[in-house]
Amino acid sequence: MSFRWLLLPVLLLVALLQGCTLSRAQIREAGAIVAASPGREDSCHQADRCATPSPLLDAAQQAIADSTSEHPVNTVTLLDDSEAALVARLSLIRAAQHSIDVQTYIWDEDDIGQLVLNELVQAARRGVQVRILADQLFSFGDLGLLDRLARVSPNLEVKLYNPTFHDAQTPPLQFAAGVLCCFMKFNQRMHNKLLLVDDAIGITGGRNYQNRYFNWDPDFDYLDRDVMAGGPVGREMADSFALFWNHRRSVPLIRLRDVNRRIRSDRAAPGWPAPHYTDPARVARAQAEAEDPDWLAAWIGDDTLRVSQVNYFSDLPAKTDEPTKRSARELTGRLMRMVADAKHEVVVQTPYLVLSKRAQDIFKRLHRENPSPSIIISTNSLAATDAFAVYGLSYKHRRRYLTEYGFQIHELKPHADSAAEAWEEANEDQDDGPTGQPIAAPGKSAKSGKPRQRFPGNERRPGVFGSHGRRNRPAPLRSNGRRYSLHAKSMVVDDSFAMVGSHNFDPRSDHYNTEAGVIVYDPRFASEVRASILEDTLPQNAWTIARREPTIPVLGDISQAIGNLSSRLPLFDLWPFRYATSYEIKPGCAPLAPDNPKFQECYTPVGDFPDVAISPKLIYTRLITAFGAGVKGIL
Ligand SMILES: O=P(O)(O)OC[C@H](O)CO
Repeated sequence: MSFRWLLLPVLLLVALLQGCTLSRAQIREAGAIVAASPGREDSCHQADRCATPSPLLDAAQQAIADSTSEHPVNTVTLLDDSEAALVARLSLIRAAQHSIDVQTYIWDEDDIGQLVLNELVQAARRGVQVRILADQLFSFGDLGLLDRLARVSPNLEVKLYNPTFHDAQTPPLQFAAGVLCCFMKFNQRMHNKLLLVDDAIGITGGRNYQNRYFNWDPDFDYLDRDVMAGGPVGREMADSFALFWNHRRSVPLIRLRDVNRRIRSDRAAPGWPAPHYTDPARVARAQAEAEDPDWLAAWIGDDTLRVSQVNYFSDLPAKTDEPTKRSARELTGRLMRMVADAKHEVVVQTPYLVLSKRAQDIFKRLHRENPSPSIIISTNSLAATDAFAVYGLSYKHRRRYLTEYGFQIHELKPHADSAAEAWEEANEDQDDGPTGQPIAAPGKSAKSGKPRQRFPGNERRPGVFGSHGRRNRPAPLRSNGRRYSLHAKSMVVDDSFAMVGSHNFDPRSDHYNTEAGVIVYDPRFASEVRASILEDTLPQNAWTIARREPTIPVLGDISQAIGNLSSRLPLFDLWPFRYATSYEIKPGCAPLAPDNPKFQECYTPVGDFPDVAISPKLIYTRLITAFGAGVKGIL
């Protein structure tokens, strides 16, 4: 069958899918059912909304009180530690007296997803105004849950961002139709993360609401980073949230076709059942810590800095509609300027080392300066990443990264010590976990009734490669054990300022997704972030990427020259022998930069894809390196 015949039914389906919007009467009917649902009364009638005091919120409010327009005072706390990142959220939610605004890209229904959602519902029931804005593609897949959320309290509002076909759920056919019919719209995701309490203090960074962002997944977890910022910066967060909340792409639940239908067909109120946690003891521990002033002081409060200039930046939903509008790409523009102005050092941590054209130009120019700033990059190895298609392209450009931009690249190992220690801390009381093999999850598949299989990782990038299925799981390894992947996105420039946020510094973040983050102009904070990133580049945590030493003198040089030519071809890059490879430090040596003359003495090459087992995934990665140049812009 020719492509034309395949395309026709899809286009017809798209027309059908777009055509069936809800009538006003259906929206009104669902609204009336929601309003009439029993059990929506507030549980607290006190002025303070029965809030639990939090020293974190108190510190932010004190900063606001101490601020003048000329001399703002803000609090900032680096939340590298996953347990502190969770407990800070719980403490703030419980302390809220007026409002809680939450923005996220992924909201799962595992323990973390249920815990945070349940805390927000309880806050709404106390009388706090709670607004949740989640990107539609990977959040709240369960219509029953959305039905319950729509009805649970008049103080809780939920909207989903950018549903392509006015539905909360995206079955595979809709996914394909979205790619084919309206790629620009479908491909723009709201990648912002924010939890803002009483417009005074907020948390932003890389973490979504899913176990693996908090070290609660037994077999695959992310090294991630958030920042908590309080004071006048809270106002900037509130303004950004309002822009998204009021945008036409943010759709209330009763205006989504599938949720609306569900509400109208399910007239008996579903209520709000207690969550079913797979590990209730771990949940109880986090909740107890959130109410323990000593724990909060020791793990969070003592690390809080009072600083002057802190800004929250976010791109706007108009980023894809009006790409030339400067304010629509606010965070992206700021980051580019931060790098362009660097004098002696840029330290970048990103899971995906693929650069936009603008970023490439900036790094090329920096490398030509005399003296040129050092550029230190912490990113994923193929063994660690769950986005292997992106890795295929990053691998393709290694020569350019090393020679034209002067990057010092460190790729995270899948069993990095730093990540394993973080996991142990977050799971102090747990039994030792599985071995990296797929494990059966509690619960059964609604469709087949068979036990659900869990697999490490799942690439969450909409686009030509889709979002489901085996293709998107990380590559099988030769080694066993719990796996870690880098998900933190941060940058430090010249030891003087730092950004922690959702921006991956890749073309998707530059051109499509909306991103958000905090820039802190303070050397103490910059040095904390720098130290945290550099720890992930240490030999026990990462392989170093450096030029491959030719083993056969003349043939090696010829191979390098062909490889160079091949990597510059616009479409295909077929030469299999690459310019650079991964290195492991030798025992007794201290870490060295790859341009150090003693580097080859102290490091041993360990192959291009250390620890990755020979598998279709490895072949796929090589194919993307060879033929994937054309899709770089959308990855
Ligand atoms: O892995 P994430 O959460 O940074 O998502 C990356 C993608 O660009 C989202 O579209």
